[in-house]
Amino acid sequence: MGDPSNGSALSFFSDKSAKIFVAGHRGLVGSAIVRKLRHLGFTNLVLRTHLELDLTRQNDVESFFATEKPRFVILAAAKVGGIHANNTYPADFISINLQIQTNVIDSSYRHGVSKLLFLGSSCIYPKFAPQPIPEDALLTGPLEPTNEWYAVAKIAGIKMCQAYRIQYNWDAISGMPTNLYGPNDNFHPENSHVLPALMRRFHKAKVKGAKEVVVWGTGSPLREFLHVDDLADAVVFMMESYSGLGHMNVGSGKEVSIKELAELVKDVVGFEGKLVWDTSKPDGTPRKLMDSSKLAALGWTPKISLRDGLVDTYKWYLQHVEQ
Ligand SMILES: NC(=O)C1=CN([C@@H]2O[C@H](COP(=O)(O)OP(=O)(O)OC[C@H]3O[C@@H](n4cnc5c(N)ncnc54)[C@H](OP(=O)(O)O)[C@@H]3O)[C@@H](O)[C@H]2O)C=CC1
Ligand SMILES: C[C@H]1O[C@H](OP(=O)(O)OP(=O)(O)OC[C@H]2O[C@@H](n3cnc4c(=O)[nH]c(N)nc43)[C@H](O)[C@@H]2O)[C@@H](O)[C@@H](O)C1=O
Repeated sequence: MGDPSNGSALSFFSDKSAKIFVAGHRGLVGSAIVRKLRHLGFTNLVLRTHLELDLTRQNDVESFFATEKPRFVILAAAKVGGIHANNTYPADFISINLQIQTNVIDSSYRHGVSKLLFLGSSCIYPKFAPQPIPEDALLTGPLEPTNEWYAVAKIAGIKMCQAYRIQYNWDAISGMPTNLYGPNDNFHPENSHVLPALMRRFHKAKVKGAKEVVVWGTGSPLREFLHVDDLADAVVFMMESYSGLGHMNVGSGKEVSIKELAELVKDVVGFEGKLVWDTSKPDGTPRKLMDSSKLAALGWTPKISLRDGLVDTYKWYLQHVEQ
């Protein structure tokens, strides 16, 4: 067995015709990764919609890998949602995510994929982790109850990548993004994350001339937001420059309270009424700022400010969702 923390000998950027399977290519993250890869000149992307290939079906995933034999895999397919969806559908969040990631990671290894990147989330860390949260805070305390089912699946994904690296010396890495937003986000009124939910609610209220908008919780929780184009940049950076046992945090390093976020979204959208706080809704984890210094030390930093990212996302929303 080789040293599991060794760097990969294979350069991701050296062959732009290498076959890459981006799982979940129509989602927020997958679509940004596809945009980035195409922009960089990659020409051989293998893409399947959920309908064409249900990644929870082990036999179908096996046949797909046996036929397509991709060289690289970026796993951005998952059951994803905000605090309400996570809290309401715990069985879906644990079972669908365990199935997708187990099928894709195992088939990738057995069908000769050279390198795989698995995406987790900042919710893997304990509810009261030290701030900013270093990678080694994993499994040091109890999880936030609103998303523990999803978090347990994501932790299993990290551990599966580590186990395959240790046992088979296989190049599987994991990235843990903070809260993301951008084009192709999910704008569902209840099941989405806070940023798209508020953008939609403020927009509808502005159009209707409503006097107030309801925002969930107390407004005091702190969150770190990263534009999905920055995340896609980090993903290709890690495919090229990182190969190791440990998972890697990917954040912006900047946090805002939900109240500050709501004021910012309200301003970008141009809603002029007032905010009303529905404190019967859960706040979730009080704070989850990640320590992304490990990735920064390798040479990656984010570029898009929250205000610029919001302006860009609202433009996209008006062109694609409100049409
Ligand atoms: N959004 C965020 O704030 C964050 C996301 N992440 C991680 O990034 C990754 C992508 O998330 P995001 O892009 O936001 O999620 P989206 O919900 O936007 O996209 C998920 C994608 O997965 C696909 N998918 C879901 N189930 C299946 C299935 N059974 N078979 C095949 N494809 C399936 C969906 O296809 P279809 O649309 O056809 O159903 C969709 O393309 C996830 O691993 C998530 O944990 C991490 C941190 C924060
Ligand atoms: C990325 C991350 O996303 C999830 O965690 P979360 O950060 O708690 O997610 P959220 O975006 O849904 O909420 C953030 C905060 O915002 C408040 N809030 C106000 N008003 C609305 C609102 O209208 N919708 C939502 N969803 N939240 C609202 C809400 O009450 C909370 O205090 C995980 O389940 C898990 O999926 C995960 O990994």
